[in-house]
Amino acid sequence: DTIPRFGTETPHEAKLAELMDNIDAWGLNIFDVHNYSQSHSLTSVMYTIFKKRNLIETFRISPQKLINYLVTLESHYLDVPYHCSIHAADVTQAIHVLLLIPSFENTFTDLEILAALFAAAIHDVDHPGVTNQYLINSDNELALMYNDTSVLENHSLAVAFKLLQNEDCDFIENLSDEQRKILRQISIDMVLATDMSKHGAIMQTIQSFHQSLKAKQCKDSNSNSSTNDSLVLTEQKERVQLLREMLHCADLSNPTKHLSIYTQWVDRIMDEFHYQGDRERSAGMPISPMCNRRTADIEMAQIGFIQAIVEPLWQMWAQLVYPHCQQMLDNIDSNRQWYEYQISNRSSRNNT
Ligand SMILES: COc1ccc(/C=N/OC[C@H](O)CN2C[C@@H](C)O[C@@H](C)C2)cc1OC1CCCC1
Ligand SMILES: [Mg+2]
Ligand SMILES: [Zn+2]
Repeated sequence: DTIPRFGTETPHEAKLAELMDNIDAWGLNIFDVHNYSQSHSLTSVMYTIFKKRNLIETFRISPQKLINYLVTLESHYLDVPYHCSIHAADVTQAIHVLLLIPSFENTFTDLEILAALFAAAIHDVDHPGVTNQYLINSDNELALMYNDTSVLENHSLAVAFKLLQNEDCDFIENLSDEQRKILRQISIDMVLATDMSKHGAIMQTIQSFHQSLKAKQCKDSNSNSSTNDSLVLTEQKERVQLLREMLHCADLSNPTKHLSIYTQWVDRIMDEFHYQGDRERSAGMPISPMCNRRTADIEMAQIGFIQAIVEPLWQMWAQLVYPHCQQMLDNIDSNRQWYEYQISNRSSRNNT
């Protein structure tokens, strides 16, 4: 039986086709994709990107096995407000767009691109909608299993690779042993780097790492080749470091999107944090930061998130690929201003 155009059967194929015309754009509305793909945004986004990047031919992937894997992976994302399959689809599409930046035209091998997209798709699978700290504080089985270390990230990796052992889901069966080893190595590295407790370490190294890359890029531009814009990294280690940063950026990209998309993600993360806070409160545990719905200041928390985490990270990234990520910085700025305006409005409302 033939495979549907976007990997999943949907009565809205024409509308989905219209949306998928924007698969290369930062402005793609992933919530519309989810609705018109019958809640298969992760499957349809990944399948469309794989076809567009010719990865199915390059790695002799069985389309049916790819679909089997993606549908199974998608079904292992839980129905939690934020860390659900739409977030995985969102991050996957984001990393696809970041990989399209001209600076990376000649940077990554096909295998590294395959690994990066795979890592994005799997990075939060089976996420229970609570933080690592909550799992540790509540003596959860997962914290016991992973010795309190990057518990959620280790768990998502283990689940994703377990699903791959399923004969009719093994879409990488035609990769050589060496290629499978590299794909596994890069995916593990990238997903473990999405643990927010690693954010500080990434910010420590990003400055000097990017300066060294820019220095090399300048040398290339003397060769007045058309690709003087592109970053050439001879070491796989350096390319993986760049991919690690790229997935972290994609994971923290909500404030870089149009306000109408960003605010939907804010609602979802706050639902998830407040539900965790409810569980902590009823268990007599201390309530985690930003998880208490009774004292929440959502606008202030987002301004803090943007100023402390998202803007500094994206400024480093935008500097490396200048002028290609200006839209992200502009959206961060206008979104922060919008939240500041909400706060100023709120105080004047109280004065009336
Ligand atoms: C759109 O807004 C967001 C989008 C993603 C995220 C992702 N967070 O990472 C997931 C982990 O849970 C990380 N932290 C949990 C927290 C309780 O403690 C931190 C030390 C670790 C957060 C967002 O806003 C948050 C921050 C400010 C208001 C809520
Ligand atoms: Mg995560
Ligand atoms: Zn994530």
